[in-house]
Amino acid sequence: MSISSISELKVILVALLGSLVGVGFYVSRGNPNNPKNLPLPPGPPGLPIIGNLLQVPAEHYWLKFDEWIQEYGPIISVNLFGKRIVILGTPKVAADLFDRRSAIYSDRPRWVMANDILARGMHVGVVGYGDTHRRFRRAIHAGLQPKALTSYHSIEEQNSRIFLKEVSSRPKDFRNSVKRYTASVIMATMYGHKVSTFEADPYVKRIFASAARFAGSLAPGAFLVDIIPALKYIPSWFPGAKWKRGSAEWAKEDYTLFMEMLEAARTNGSKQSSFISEGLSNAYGLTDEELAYIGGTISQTPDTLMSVSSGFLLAMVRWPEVQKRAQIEIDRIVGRRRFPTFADRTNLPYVTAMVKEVFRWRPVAPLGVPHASTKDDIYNGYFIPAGTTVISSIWSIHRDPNTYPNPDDFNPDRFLDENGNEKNTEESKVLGHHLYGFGRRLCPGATMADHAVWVFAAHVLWALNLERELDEDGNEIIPPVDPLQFTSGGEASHPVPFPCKISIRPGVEEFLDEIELPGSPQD
Ligand code: HEM
Repeated sequence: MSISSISELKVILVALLGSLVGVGFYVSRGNPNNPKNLPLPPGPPGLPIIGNLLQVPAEHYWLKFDEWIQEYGPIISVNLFGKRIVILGTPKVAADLFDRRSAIYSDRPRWVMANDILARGMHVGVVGYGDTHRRFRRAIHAGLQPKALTSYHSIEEQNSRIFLKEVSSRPKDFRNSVKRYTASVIMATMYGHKVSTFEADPYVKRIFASAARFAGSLAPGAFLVDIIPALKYIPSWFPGAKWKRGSAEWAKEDYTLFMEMLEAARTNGSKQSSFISEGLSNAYGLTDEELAYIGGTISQTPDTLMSVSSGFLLAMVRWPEVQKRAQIEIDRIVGRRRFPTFADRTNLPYVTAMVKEVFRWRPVAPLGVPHASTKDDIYNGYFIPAGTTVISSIWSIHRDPNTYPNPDDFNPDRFLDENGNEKNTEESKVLGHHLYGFGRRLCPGATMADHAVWVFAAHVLWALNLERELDEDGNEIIPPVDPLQFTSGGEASHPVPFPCKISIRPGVEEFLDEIELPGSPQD
């Protein structure tokens, strides 16, 4: 939690305000929906007014929440400045509330900076549960239905091959090539736009910048206006309101970018149909501006894909035996005379299990995206009042020892049965993990993201060897993989840059020769 960015003065001010307006953390007695005066879920004791605020570190706060979950149980509550937060720590409690009681737990907390200011109320991921959310999701589902997803396969395969070609000529720059891959998949499917290179493309850098700003705005405590929403109304010339001018500038940049991309989709539509060009003709009952923001929201997802894809590369360098086993499976099924394709997937259970383990092992959104409740509720003897922010600690859920024994081990076999076939866990019949959240807010891009990462991994394993760099004494540098080696602060947690030696596997060169790199932004 980046509360450290709030000065002490602000902390005192907010604490005082909290007490003045009577922000109450403790469940008020006499609530007719809580006749037995049931308590909130348990949690660590805190100080008056500010509650547990000072116990929550500025970075990697999910690790502290996990400690509390281990101590107080699978459902806990914490008090931050009088704001009630309930945290769910096992697959079962998260599914009980978010899936089985989704009618109550599908709202979002109020994010003034992210929702009202940056997204102008048009970001489906942070907008409250209601009509706008339903309309936007309907449009998104139409663009991501199974037929559309199948039509995206050739784009994902082609861009995986471009990644191989690009990285083989500049292996040290692999991070930008991964960024290019993830951005080009999203830009081609959503806008019919072909990304040239990370550096030359007119949109990609702006998209990553916009995603970083947006994710940063969601970090708890990043902006005082999220604690005192009335600050939204102070004029931008007001002393101390520099944040307001800055955020207005960001909002304008996003608006310009999203509208420009919408226009590009309109122009590209005649040669290359895309989610947005279809949306323009079908309309889905949306205005152009709404469609532009739906596209803009989705255009921010390469950051999450980038984080997972880099996590995969890191895991391969750290656990060469897993890489070897996956390569043996690929070579046996695909052979060495063609690239892998989606058609191979059912015959590559180890590769699929390995991708699932990447998703589980270091979740890119360790706390998912917070939900909020809209009705008073009772669960397992605890009272959860309407308006509570409820967080699924994906970090803890993915380390639940009953579902994932020895959670620190990177072990794809946990997703396979004794015959080496894919198995489905009890809690998550299809995915085997909870990276994409829950219930009516479940990520609508889950299947597409899964495809994009799977086919990328299959191509990398088929074509490349990822090895450890050597230090000056010739010793292998084993990349550290502890949780602190992953970034913190916004929504997507990335591995910090790590050394990695990338080389082409024998016989691959001739296939790379046939791949054409996109020449210019207009290509
Ligand atoms: C590995 C990549 C991705 C990860 C880890 C991820 C994860 C998530 C998570 C955790 C949520 C919140 C779920 C909840 O509240 O319970 C979410 C929401 C969302 N995701 Fe993804 N996502 C990824 C890629 C994508 C892609 C590729 C798209 C679109 C093509 C997408 C579109 C969305 C949208 C529109 C929402 C908002 C849903 C809502 O609030 O109703 N995501 N995602």
